[in-house]
Amino acid sequence: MTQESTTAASETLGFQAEVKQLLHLMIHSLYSNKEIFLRELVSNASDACDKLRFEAIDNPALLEGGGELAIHVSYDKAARTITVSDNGIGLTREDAIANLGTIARSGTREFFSRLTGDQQADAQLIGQFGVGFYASFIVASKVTVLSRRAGAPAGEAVRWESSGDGEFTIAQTEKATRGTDVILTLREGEDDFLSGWRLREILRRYSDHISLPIRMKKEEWDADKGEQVQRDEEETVNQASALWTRAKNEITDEQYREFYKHVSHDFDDPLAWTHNRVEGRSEYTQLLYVPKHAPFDLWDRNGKRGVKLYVKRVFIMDDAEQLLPAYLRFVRGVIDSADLPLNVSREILQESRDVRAIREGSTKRILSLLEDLAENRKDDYATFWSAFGQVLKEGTGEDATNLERIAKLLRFASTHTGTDEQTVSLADYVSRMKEGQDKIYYVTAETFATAANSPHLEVFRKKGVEVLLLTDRVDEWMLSYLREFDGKQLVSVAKGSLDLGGMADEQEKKQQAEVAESVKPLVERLKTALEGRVKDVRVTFRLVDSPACVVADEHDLGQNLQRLLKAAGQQAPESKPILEINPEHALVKRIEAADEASFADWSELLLDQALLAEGAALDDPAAFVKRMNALLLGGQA
Ligand SMILES: Nc1ncnc2c1ncn2[C@@H]1O[C@H](COP(=O)(O)OP(=O)(O)OP(=O)(O)O)[C@@H](O)[C@H]1O
Repeated sequence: MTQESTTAASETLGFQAEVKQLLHLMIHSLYSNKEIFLRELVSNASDACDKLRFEAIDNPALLEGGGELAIHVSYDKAARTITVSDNGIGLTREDAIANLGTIARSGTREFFSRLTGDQQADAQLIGQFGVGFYASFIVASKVTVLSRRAGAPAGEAVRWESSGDGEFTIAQTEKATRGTDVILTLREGEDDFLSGWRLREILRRYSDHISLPIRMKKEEWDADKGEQVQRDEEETVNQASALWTRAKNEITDEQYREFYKHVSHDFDDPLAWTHNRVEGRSEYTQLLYVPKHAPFDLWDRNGKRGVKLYVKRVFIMDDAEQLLPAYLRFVRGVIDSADLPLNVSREILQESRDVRAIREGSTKRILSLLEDLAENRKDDYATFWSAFGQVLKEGTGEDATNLERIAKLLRFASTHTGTDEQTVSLADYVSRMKEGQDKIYYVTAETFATAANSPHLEVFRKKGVEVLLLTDRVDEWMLSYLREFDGKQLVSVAKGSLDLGGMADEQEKKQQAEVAESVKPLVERLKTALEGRVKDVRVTFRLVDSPACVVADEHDLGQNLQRLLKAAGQQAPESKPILEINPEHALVKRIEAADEASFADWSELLLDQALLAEGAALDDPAAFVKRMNALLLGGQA
């Protein structure tokens, strides 16, 4: 932030560069949704009251003698202003500078890197990022914030003001009451917001779920003046009861959606929700949502996760991550416990038995919700899977208790569909298994193309056996926990010797044994030529079009996993691959006929191309090219 001018009374500061950019984008791309500014201000006012109530648990003096927490919305036609006031926690001078002049949120960099310059696409992204306080500038040419932090004397209030054009001024001021007034001076042409009817309509639509009363002055028709006039008396314009405490049948879908936007700061509707009151050993209410898209900080270790925790309707904390396992970190919503103490801390949450019960119960609810989507709303499940499938896969390792349920929810790409879309469930796979097939086959690789074109798949294609194509980073990790499904072992096509079990007939087996015997001398020569680079050389019948492939020994790490570990900077026990050759292939026959002088080069070439096909980077690619060129030209390397 750059300091541009200072006087004793007021100071002018520059917005952080990102704020300027965000404001500019927002004003242009969210204009068609401009009334949401009110929702955002009311949402902040409600959060500020929640925070005060929480701090007052330990420090009742902050309440300054009591008084009801409430939000007031008013307008002044002559001055062309709208004011949203709360008597919540308030802002200090430092808070105002930090919160109203910068964006200090995880995921910010990711957000800016995804902006395209296309207004519609960017509007969507801004919505996902969360617009908050800055939405005021869509309709206001000037925004003034008067605020006094709870507990601070009246003379130590702060006045923040900006026209949204790059800088703001900040000054000390007097404010008789605790909390914050946000005063918007409307832009030209926005006067239709200066109407009690219009403001009430917006508040009912977007903010009815707010649990505090939202108050406005009553109005009545003045026949003499020929217009609505405001009276001194106020009325509450929302239901003012916490949404999650209401009976399900009294809540409309619209109200559920708006509440989601309030708790999640998402602009978009949620994909699905589950709302339950749990009674018994542990008592709590949960209203949990699955969003439509991933937040910007899904992969950020310091990113926000978790749900809001309330205890007996008192807000305790945002992002209470102990209430759900990490693999459900995309879930948003509220859990309101009747058992936890009001002074519960994050440390206590970690230990608490009540929290464990809540976590187990909430996990089950979310899994049921996802099962319902997968069964009855397949398109929505596909949306869910593409946003959060990779996160859900972490559950295979994290949640042994629910492993079976999680496994059923997984979706993969496979040779059956042949596309990179992850749509095949393990149950689908099992239902298509061949007569005599007793295993679920998969191949892992870094890209879809490498997986789909892997030489290991050739015999499976020939026999019409489906293979799952796994290319997400988390897959190798997942597979170390997900060892079987429905009593069938999951087996890598690139590990161990291939045993297609009951699928090869006797005659085929006999014939293969004869061929294997006949190439024994070649196998021995290859072993000698490639000594040190391979663990073994053997004949395979898994190949059709390729001359050779590499496989990992049964108990060694797969080549793909070795590469991933290496890329992540981890020590991986290095195990050499096994080279398998296709005795029927013309190139293998050509090598068999090679003279002693060129045999070593042919062998190296065969191994290197098998490694390349499998997605490996060669240790010495230049030598490979040189050798290949020499052989192409018919000479020696
Ligand atoms: N009425 C208010 N009283 C006290 N603090 C406020 C008030 N309005 C805003 N703030 C402070 O300013 C911060 C920024 O608000 P803003 O609405 O931009 O973001 P947010 O609410 O944190 O998230 P989002 O942008 O996703 O809505 C808030 O987190 C809060 O600390």
